[in-house]
Amino acid sequence: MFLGIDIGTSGVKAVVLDEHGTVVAQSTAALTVQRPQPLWSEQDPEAWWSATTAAVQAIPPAVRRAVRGVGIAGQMHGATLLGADDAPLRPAILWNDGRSFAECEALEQAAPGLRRISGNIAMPGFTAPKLLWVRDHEPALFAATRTVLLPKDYVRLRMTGEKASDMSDAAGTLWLDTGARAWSEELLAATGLTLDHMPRVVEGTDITGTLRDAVAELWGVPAVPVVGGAGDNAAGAAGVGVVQDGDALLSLGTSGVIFVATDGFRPNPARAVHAFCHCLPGLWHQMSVHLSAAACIDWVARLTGAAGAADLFARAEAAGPASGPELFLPYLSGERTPHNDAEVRGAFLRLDNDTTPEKLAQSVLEGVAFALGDGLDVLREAGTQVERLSVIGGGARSRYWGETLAAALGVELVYLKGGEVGPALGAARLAQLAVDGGTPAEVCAAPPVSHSIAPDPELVDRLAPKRAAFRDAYPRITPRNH
Ligand SMILES: Nc1ncnc2c1ncn2[C@@H]1O[C@H](COP(=O)(O)OP(=O)(O)O)[C@@H](O)[C@H]1O
Ligand SMILES: O=C(CO)[C@@H](O)[C@H](O)COP(=O)(O)O
Repeated sequence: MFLGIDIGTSGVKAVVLDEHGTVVAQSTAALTVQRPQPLWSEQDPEAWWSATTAAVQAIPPAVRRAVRGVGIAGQMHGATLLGADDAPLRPAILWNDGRSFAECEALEQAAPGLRRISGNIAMPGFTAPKLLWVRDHEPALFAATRTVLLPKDYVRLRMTGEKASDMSDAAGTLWLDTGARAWSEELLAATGLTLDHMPRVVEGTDITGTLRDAVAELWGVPAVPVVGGAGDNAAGAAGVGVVQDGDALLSLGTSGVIFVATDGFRPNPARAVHAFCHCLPGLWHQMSVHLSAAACIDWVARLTGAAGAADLFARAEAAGPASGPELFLPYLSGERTPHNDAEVRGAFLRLDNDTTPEKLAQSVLEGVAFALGDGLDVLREAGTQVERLSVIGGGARSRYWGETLAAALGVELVYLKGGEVGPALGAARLAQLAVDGGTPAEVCAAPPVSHSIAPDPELVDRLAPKRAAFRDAYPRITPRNH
C-alpha cells in the first residue's frame, strides 16, 4: 500500500492505494485560514502537523500497517520561516495572501532576470515577495530566519527530519531556475537569501528520507521511505494522468486552476500565466490560477445559511442555470490570472426584486466558471490548446456545477475515479513509482472515467450574454473596487 497526504488549504487529505492503484482508504482533517488583517491569509504550521496526524490516524489500522511508501503534496507558495531550532518563527503566509503587492515591483527591479529565469512575473501569492515583506516589516524575524520551507516540506521535516522540496513546488517560490531545475543564487540574492536558507531540491519521485521512528509509532505506519512529492496541482496531475504534453486538468479546490502539461519549459509571463516544473522529470506545465473557486462556494453557503457545499449546490440547482440576471465577481481574495490584482474584491451586480438566495448561489457558480474562462482564454492566447479537462478537487463532487463549467468553458469535462482527492492520489502514486519502479505512463495513467460532461449548446447560448457582461465588469468596477 502507498500513503498519499495532501496539505490542502481547507483540510489535510490522506489516501491509501494498493499496488493496483485502487483507493482502499481515505480521510480528511479540516484546517481553517486566519485573516488577521485585510489582504492577509495565514495558517499555523502546527495545525498542518496536527491535521496530518489526525487524517493518517483516521485510516483503518490494518491499512496503515501495510504502507510501504509515503508521498506528500500540498498547497503551494506558503512561506514557512524557521529559526535556528527549526521551529516556525511566525504563522505561514499563504498562497492567497495579498500583502506583498508593493514588494513584487521591488523584486522585479532587484532581479531583472526574474521573468527569464523563473518564467513568471512576480505576484504576491508567490514566496519570494513574501520574504521581502518580512524583511521590510518584521526585520528581527527576517534576521532570525535560517530556513524557508513550503507547507508540505515543513510536514516532511516533521516526518523525516530532512529538509527537501520538489521541483514543482520549488518553482512556485520564484527562486528556482525553472528551465534548469535548480535554485537560482541570483534570484535568492534579490530577496537577501542564500542557498543555505533553502532545502535541497529533488524530483517528485526521489526518496528524501524515512519516516522517523517516533512518527511511525504515532501514526501506526512502518518506518518507510518518503518521496519528494509535489505541489498540489502537479500532484493532482500525476493523480489523474495529466503527464503528457497537452494533457490538461481543472482543479476545483479552494483555488481554481487550469493546468496544462508541457514537454518543455514554456514561459509566457504575460497576463499572469504561470510556468512551473511538473513533478515528473523532463516535464513542465503552464497554468492559470484563480484565487477563489470552491472558496466562494463555502463563503456563499455561510452567507445564505446553507448547511455546506452540497446544500449550496442543491439550492443553486433549485434556481437553475442562467436563471436570473445576477452576476458575481469571485475576487474574494483578489485575483491572479489574468488580472494580477491583489486588491480587487468580489461583487454582486445586477440584483433586483426577484433576486433570491438560490439565484445568488447560482450566480456564484457561474461567476467562478467565468473567471476560469478568462484563464482558459489567456492560456489559449499563449498558444496552448485545450480540448478537454480532467476535473480534480472537492468541487469535482458536484455534477451540477460541472454542467455550468463545461458550458462556460466550452470544453468537455472528464471526471475520473478519485479525482476529488487527486493531489493525495498523485502523491501516493509518486511513492509507488519510487518504491516499486515502473514508468510514469504506467503508474500515473488516467484512472477509470466515472462520467464526462460535454458543453450543452443551449446552455452555452444562455450563458453567453452573462459571460460577456462578466468580462465587461472587471475593468469598469476596478477603480472603485480596491
Ligand atoms: N459535495 C460537494 N460538492 C461540491 N463541492 C464540494 C462538496 N463537498 C465539498 N466541496 C468543496 O470542496 C472544497 C474543498 O476542496 P479541496 O480540493 O479539498 O480543497 P483544498 O485542497 O483547497 O483544501 C470545499 O471548499 C467545498 O466547497
Ligand atoms: O497558489 C496556487 C497555485 O499557484 C493554489 O492552487 C494553491 O496551491 C492552493 O491550492 P488548493 O488549496 O486550492 O488546492
